[in-house]
Amino acid sequence: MSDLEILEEHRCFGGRVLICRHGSAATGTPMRFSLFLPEGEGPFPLLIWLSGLTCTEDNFTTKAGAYRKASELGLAIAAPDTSPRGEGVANDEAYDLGQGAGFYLDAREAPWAAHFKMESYITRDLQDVLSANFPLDMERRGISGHSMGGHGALTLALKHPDLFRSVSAFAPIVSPARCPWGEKAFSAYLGKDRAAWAAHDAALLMESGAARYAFDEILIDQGMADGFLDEQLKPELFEEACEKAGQRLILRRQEGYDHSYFFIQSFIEDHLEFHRVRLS
Ligand SMILES: N[C@@H](CCC(=O)N[C@@H](CS)C(=O)NCC(=O)O)C(=O)O
Repeated sequence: MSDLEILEEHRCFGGRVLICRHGSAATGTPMRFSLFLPEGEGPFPLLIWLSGLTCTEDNFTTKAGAYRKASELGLAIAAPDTSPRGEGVANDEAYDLGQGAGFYLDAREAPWAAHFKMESYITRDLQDVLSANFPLDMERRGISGHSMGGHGALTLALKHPDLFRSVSAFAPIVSPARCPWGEKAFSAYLGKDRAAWAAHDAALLMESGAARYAFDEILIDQGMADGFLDEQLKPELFEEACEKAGQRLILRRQEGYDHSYFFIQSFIEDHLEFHRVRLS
């Protein structure tokens, strides 16, 4: 399945913002993503952005304020939806499970396993549709994200260092095996056996030596007025894991910033520059 459709196209800072839909073999559903393409012929280096709970492909596109800088840097940015969606797709009433809460892993448990294959979607189908249809240099890819998407960016980079040359995150869930959001989602998607969880937990992956020497530095921004900081995000767990593993981490604790896209738009340009340097 691929059949790319361009649903919207907007000129933006000399480049273009596209809203796209395509069929994914991994999820068995149509999936949407937004794509910023700078002005020119390319091929452009590419940043994949993964959003957090409740988000679609729209939140980053409309709220992060990233495209002026991306245009300046000649950096393309693709922001996919956060889960499969639709009437035939399992869901839950809670905002932190089911549609809008895919957690960037391949679910094993019913009823989720039928469509919730977000790791395969992001690492395979999304990459394929992007490389087949747009002037992108797939040798120069980075990944970033926010909250659940920060978890996605860190875990997918650590598990697939062949795909990504650079990784950063905003307020990531660094150890889902040790916080309520992650315990709930992993129990549902992966089952009760915690042994299977470690492969989807950035801090545990780092401690186990995943992707050793693949990334010169990892950049994380964390707002210190973030209401989810102590219970869900726990950046110190990733800091300790990086220290043990000998991974250089730039963890910036930003005083007064909360969990919102106002925080993201305040520091997104630093992240784009961080990636651009590593994608040259
Ligand atoms: N309080 C939120 C929790 C979800 C939340 O804060 N989501 C973050 C990511 S974890 C987000 O990006 N929300 C959408 C936005 O701010 O545009 C809710 O109940 O909807």
